[in-house]
Amino acid sequence: MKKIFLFGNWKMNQSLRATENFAAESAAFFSERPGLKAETEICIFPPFVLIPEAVKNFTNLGVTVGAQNASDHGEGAYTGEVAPSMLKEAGCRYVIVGHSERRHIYGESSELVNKKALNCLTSGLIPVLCVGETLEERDAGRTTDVISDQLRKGVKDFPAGAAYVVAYEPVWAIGTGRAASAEDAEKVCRLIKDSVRVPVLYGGSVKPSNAAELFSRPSIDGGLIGGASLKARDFFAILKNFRAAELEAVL
Ligand SMILES: O=C(CO)COP(=O)(O)O
Repeated sequence: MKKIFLFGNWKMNQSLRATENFAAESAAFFSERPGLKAETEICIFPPFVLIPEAVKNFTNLGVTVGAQNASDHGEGAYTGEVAPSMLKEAGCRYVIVGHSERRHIYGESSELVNKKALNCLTSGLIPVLCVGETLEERDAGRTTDVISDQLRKGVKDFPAGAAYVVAYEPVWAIGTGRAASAEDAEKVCRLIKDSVRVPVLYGGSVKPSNAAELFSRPSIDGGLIGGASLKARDFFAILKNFRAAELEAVL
């Protein structure tokens, strides 16, 4: 059985009630399918204000909690920012850094992403470094260059043996319903894995119907899932379908 990472990025969605419902539905889903969580690292990334509620509801389900962003500074006079030490204290294990929505909507550079990632490592959090090319860059044949550059700058000065995860999220596949083909995703994830040797996830329109093909590729260690992570049944159907296909493949 392949170990996989099933990460759900809620982005700016959900509520206190939705968080509770998600936990209740998750508990029901797994009580009907004992064993399905084996060899799976599951993490939900809610908006900051829902983190305490998520930690309270998810911890005994074996689901960890992460944050979608963190400050490049420690505690201090930085209005609107949240320090990694606070996220750690709140019970987070992972922090997404460099999501394309932050790079493109909020203008975050690879240098800033790197500072955030280093700050997370210092606080004992595991950064999930997102990299991905735009459609324009892909059409210009620049995917490899863009990914290599984001990766090199993103992990600059990481201490040897630092624990982190990379998520390959082609910008043109995010929220479009058009996932990368398993071949293309595998190619880019292989490139990443050859250079950094950490878990590499694929993100961009992952859903129950395409997860098995994507996650069965040798260089893809799971998914960072947006839209399909908002409902527990959809999210865990991704895992269920992958494990069913995996089982079929060995029979
Ligand atoms: O951006 C993503 C996860 O971080 C992917 O979002 P979708 O799964 O909605 O395409």
